[in-house]
Amino acid sequence: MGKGRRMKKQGPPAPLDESTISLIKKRKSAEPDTKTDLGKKRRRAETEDEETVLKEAPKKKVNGAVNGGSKDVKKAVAKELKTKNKPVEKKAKLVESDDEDSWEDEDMSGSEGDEMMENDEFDDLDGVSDVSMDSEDDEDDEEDSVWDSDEEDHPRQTMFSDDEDLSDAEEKLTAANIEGLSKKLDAQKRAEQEEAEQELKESAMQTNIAGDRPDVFADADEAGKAGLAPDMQLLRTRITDTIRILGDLKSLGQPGKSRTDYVNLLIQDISTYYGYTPFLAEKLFNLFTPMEAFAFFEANETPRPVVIRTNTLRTNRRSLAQALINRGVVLEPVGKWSKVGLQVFESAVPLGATPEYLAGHYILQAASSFLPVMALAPQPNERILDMAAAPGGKTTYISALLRNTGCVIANDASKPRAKGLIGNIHRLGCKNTIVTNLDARTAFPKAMGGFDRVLLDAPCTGTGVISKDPSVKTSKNERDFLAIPHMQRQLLLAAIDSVDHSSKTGGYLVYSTCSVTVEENEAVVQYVLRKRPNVKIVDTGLGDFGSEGFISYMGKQFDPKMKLTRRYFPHRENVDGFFVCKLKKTGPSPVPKKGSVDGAAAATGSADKSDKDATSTDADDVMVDKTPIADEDGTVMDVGGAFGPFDEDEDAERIARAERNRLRRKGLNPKAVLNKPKGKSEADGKSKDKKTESQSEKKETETKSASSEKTKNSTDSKPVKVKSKDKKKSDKPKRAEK
Ligand SMILES: C[S@@+](CC[C@H](N)C(=O)[O-])C[C@H]1O[C@@H](n2cnc3c(N)ncnc32)[C@H](O)[C@@H]1O
Repeated sequence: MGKGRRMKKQGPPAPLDESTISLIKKRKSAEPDTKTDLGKKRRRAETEDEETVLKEAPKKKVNGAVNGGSKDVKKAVAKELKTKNKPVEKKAKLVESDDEDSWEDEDMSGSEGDEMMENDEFDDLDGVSDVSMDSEDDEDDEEDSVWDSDEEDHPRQTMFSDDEDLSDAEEKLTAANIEGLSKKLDAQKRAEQEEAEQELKESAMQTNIAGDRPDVFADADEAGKAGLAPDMQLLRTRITDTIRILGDLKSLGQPGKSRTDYVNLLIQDISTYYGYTPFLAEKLFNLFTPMEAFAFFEANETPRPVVIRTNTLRTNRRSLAQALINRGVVLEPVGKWSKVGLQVFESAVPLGATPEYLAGHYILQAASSFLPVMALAPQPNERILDMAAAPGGKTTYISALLRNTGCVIANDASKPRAKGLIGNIHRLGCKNTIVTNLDARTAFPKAMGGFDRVLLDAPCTGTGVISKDPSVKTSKNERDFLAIPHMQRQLLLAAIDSVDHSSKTGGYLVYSTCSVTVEENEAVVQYVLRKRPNVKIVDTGLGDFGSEGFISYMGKQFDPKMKLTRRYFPHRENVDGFFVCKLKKTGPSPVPKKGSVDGAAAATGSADKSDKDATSTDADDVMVDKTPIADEDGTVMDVGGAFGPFDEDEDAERIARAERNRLRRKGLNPKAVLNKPKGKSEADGKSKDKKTESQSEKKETETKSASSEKTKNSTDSKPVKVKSKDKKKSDKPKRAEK
């Protein structure tokens, strides 16, 4: 993080009040030279235009306010394409958004400084459970911006703390604090824009010359033949040229070259230039148009804004802002959408070591990490399960929104991470939280169920946080994109089964990932919708911020309500890539039928003897919630026999199909490759790995199930049973490999 103003004092900060603000303002205007800008601004702000200036200042900001959306993307990409020869570092401002219409006053984003994160929530993201998982940040609360579908029952104001009344004093304070910085950045931005426009004109002139069809393949062939290390500058030029050509293939394409030729070249160049495996480059590229894909890859090269969440259990945002300003931190409210977020622009002190940090007044937390908790909208006195909670950003946010009432079960499968979680819970003063260290796939709802709300911030590949963890570019392979969604599906079914659909205040769950791939998001939700017709997608309550989830992708159709899910992207909103889906549980989870393996317990994969016995009893003997499953209009749904548990075999089939498709794409005959004797091919190795993994997963599940404490709390899944028949079946070699 760049240098900011010098720290002035180290003692406990004085509480913020108007007189303090005036004092600070005066003191600052008297400061010489380096602060001249701020002084001038302040003076200007105190004139008749003060109101305007203070309102405008927060909008125009550094690295991209989080407002924006497609307009910004287009602008940014257009700019990129024009400024094609600029070095990567300059792209820090790529996503700048001056769109002041949308999110006018609610910009959300912006600053940076990865090093600030070092000693905080992101530092122990490795080694989680059996699949790679992704690190996420923390979270914070949000209040008034949260509106939930059950808002009538729970008026928003009940959720919010005294912090809300934020008001003029705070706005003035923070606006004054960053005004100088804002002006400087505006000037820079203007200069860049002029430069970009100029380049655009020149570029357009060249492109319009009749017959000018850039031959991007010539360069590629030459470099390939010579076996030279790639010239990054040329590569970048070729990327922008290829994107331009793809935008008007008819006039700019070379005769004999198809769109696919250009797309392949572009993916290959992107992979080389940004350092991704070709596999991942292609997967991410396919999410966007070529232009937008470029913006996405660019955005992954620059850090997202540094944001802190005020811990309203210990302080309020105004006091915190004042305390940090006194320490030389340049900050401003993250936007009207949050009453507790502060965006940090500069800091003279490490944010992870201030007295306020140590006293638990705030937590470092990426802005997008606020969103799942906002969507969850916990209500005081509720019982909440945070299934994958470490290091606790979201847990502590939930706890704060509950104002330490009710109860939060914060679970994580990783012991080391659970320790970090405990640390944060203590530091932030959460007194309504219990930490458990269980594999949530098998532990819930067996160990405990009947929650008013459940948050599943799932382990994922981390393709939304590449700027924080560039190792994702090369570490995530095809197997990860099969195994991780497999785990996510298991976890989400367990999450659904852990919710009390008849909760008077809730009955909701939120599924989120910090990944942008469809396999980990819409496809997982689609899977559980089929397995659990007792849930439906509902509005997240997050407003227009972000984009709608996909309702179709590469030939696959999803539930039309998938539109209600929200996607966030680094290049669009200048936040970490995130996916948020809110589900409402409308009825009980499946009851094991006589002679079947259906049932919530089966979903968890538990398969001990008692389960087997239970399965053979009549379903009517089973204590289950018999509330009918009603559709939105109250119509009782006929769920027929479609209801089902997590299906290992089906998932194995899905994985095997993906493997066969992959081999076909490579021009290999799947039958020939997969039928080879073990260890003879790469594909065999993978297939074996998958089988082994699945089997060991099962073993683990059984072990844990056996030792898991049975509980009375589960509304849906009292009897936990899985047919041994089913278990045997899935222990067999995968059907799909036939
Ligand atoms: C994205 S991180 C969660 C971040 C957290 N919600 C926060 O806001 O700080 C995913 C977490 O899932 C945990 N995890 C992975 N597999 C799990 C499982 N089977 N059961 C429970 N937790 C699991 C990992 O240890 C990791 O901490």
